[in-house]
Order: sequence, then structure tokens, then C-alpha cells
Amino acid sequence: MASADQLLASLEGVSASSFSNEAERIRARDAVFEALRRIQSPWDIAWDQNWVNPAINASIKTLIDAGVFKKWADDAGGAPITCTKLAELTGADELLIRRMMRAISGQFLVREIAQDTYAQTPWAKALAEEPSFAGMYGGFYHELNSQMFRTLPYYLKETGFKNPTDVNDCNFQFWQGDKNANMFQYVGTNPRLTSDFNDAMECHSKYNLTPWVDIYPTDTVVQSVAETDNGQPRPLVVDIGGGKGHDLKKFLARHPNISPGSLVLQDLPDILKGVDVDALIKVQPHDFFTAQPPESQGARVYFMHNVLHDWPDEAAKKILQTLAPAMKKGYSRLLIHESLVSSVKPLSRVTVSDITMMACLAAAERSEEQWRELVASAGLSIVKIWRPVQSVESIIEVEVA
Ligand SMILES: C[S@@+](CC[C@H](N)C(=O)[O-])C[C@H]1O[C@@H](n2cnc3c(N)ncnc32)[C@H](O)[C@@H]1O
Repeated sequence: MASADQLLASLEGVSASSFSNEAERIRARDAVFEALRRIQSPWDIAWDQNWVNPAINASIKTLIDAGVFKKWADDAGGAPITCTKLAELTGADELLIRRMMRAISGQFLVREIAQDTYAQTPWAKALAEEPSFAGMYGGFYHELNSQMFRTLPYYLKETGFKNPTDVNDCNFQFWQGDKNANMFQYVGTNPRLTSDFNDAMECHSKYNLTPWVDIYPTDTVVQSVAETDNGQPRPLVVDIGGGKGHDLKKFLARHPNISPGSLVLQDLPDILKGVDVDALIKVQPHDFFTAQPPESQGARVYFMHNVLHDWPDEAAKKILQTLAPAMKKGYSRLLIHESLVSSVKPLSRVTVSDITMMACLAAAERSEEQWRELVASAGLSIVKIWRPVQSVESIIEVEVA
């Protein structure tokens, strides 16, 4: 048995770059987290969850809003810095900054290297450099997600602990006290929430997920003979519920020589307001509960990323049934880019997302069996499930049955 000193010494100096690949890093992270849980007392765990997380999140958001991370990077070059200097750069109260920097330093989010002097960590650097990462602490989480987690237990108690399945009568409406809108309609009416929501999705896509072009052989899409309609080529990829278009941007970066009009970005009109995409990507407001517009029918690929997990089975089936007539048999494919809940030891990222879907939309993450049932219920069939090792999400390739 290693002594405490030996154990601690072997942990010192370990960082994200200590591993030869991402799979090893994830394995180490999970092992260390499991060890932490064994070391923690029950009180430690309850303290972290109920006191630390809310206090630290509030401090982080305040420091972001005051411009601390950005000014630290832009005006001080990211070098070690005092709270006096941070107050000078931001105009915020020095004592307020000191209290909050002390708090986040206690969580090892910045490093205290001398009295009242802090050094950046990769996390603090990312907050400065990446607006969508800072958006993880934005309105979408503070004003929406965390509010819904607050009411979820009360809502479920009131329902007699029933698994929720109605997107128009669930925890979201319980929180709002109003049954006239679901979460997406609510987000769409508030431009700031819309922007925060889009940032959050972009950030998930950038940091949390393996890009779809690394999972599915997109060469086969580009190489296939394009179908035409009266001489006009059909779209290659229609991204349904595509948000800011980050998945089409990834496709375009991989296949820069495709012709204009090949890529179509669809979402609700409010969500698409002000999206900034390459001129090669056609932006097309579209509600997926209605038929595909004629010019987007018969596409080679319809792509849905984290769309169906937002909807309970009945609504998800309706979305698929509405899309199916636009798919050309033997040519069109639907790529459903989603997580699969494993039957044994499912990934924590997926199980947490599952409860988020429940809290916001009475929806759920699905197992392979549930995906198969859903796809078949809409008259479609699964060709193959592309399941990358160590990736959170898979691609379910679907054709007209
Ligand atoms: C979880 S987000 C995923 C966004 C994007 N595909 C991604 O992976 O980042 C779900 C998207 O579905 C869109 N959406 C919701 N209801 C819709 C509808 N009725 N028609 C079209 N898009 C809708 C939302 O606006 C949102 O952008």
C-alpha cells in the first residue's frame, strides 16, 4: 500500500497533457473522480453539491460579467495578476473581486501563486478566448436550466412521481405557471436567451462531442451522384434544427469544394435571426412539424443533431413521419446524431443530459432499443449505427423502409 506521501507525489504534476490520447485522458479522469468519491465523506459530497456548486457558479458568472477573464487576457496578456490590478482593469470593487477570486481559487480554477496573486489555468484562458465557452455560464443555464432543476423535484412530487411525457404539460409549464408555451417557444421570444442557447449548443459541439464528419464517412455523401430536379441539383445535406450551423461548418471545412446550395441550414425563424454562416450555406427557416419545402425535398442527407432527444416519443415520431415523404427511397439518408444510453454503466454525460431533457421538455435520451422502436414507428429503418469509441454520441443512419 502506497503511503499518503507517495500517492500525493504521483498525482502532482498530472495534467490534461499527461496522456497520449483522449481515451487515456478520459479513463484517468474517471478513475480519479471515482477515487475522489471513495475518499470523500458523505458530508464532503453534500457540501460540494449544495454549497460549493451554486456559490462557485454565481462567482464565475459575476467575474465573467465584470470582464475579469477577458481583461486579464487582453490587457494583461494573461500573466499572473493581483486583484488590485483586476479591479483597476475592470472598474469593479476590489474587495468583491478578491472574495470571488479566493473562492474560485479554492476550487483550483485559477492558481494562487503568491498572496492575492493568481495565475491562469486552461479553464480561465478558455473563458477569455472563447465567447461560447463563457456562454456556458450565461442566461441559458442561470435563467433556464438551473430554474428547472429547482422545480423538478416539486413537480414530480405533485404528479405522484410519474415519468413525464407531455412536452406541453411538464416541469417547464409548472415552473412558468403557464401552459401556453414549451421551452423552445419561450426561448425564441427572448433574443438574449436565444443567443445564449445557440452559444451553449455551439459550445457543446466544440468541446463535448466528436465532430460528425469524424464519425460518418462524409466522402460517400460528396461522391454520390447528385440527384437533380429539372436540372437543379438537390441539396447534399439539410441540417434540420441546426441552430447556428456549426455542424454544416464542419462539413464545409472537410469538403470546401462543394457547389452553392448544397448545404441547407434549417431551424425556427427566431433562432436563425442573425446567424452568421458561409455564403455557400443556404439558411432556410423551417418548422420540422411541417413538410419539407419543395426545394429541400429529395436531399442526399437529412441531418438531425440532438434534435429528437428534445422530444418525447409521440412528438419525435411525428417529426420523423413528417420528414419521411421528403426522403427518396434508395438515395436519401437520415443521419440521427445522438447519444445512446448503454444498458450497463451508461456515460454520466448521457445520464445527466437525460435528466435535463426530462426537466426542460419531458423528453429523454434513448437506448439502442428505444431508437430502433422510434425509427420503425415512423416507417423508417436503420441501416447502421456508427458508434465511435470513447465518443459521447453515435450516428444512426436511417433510410426509407
Ligand atoms: C438541442 S438544439 C440542437 C441544435 C443543433 N442541432 C446542435 O446540435 O447544436 C435543438 C434545436 O432544435 C430547434 N427546434 C426546436 N423546435 C423546432 C421546430 N419546431 N422546428 C425546427 N427547429 C426546431 C431548436 O431551435 C434548436 O436549435
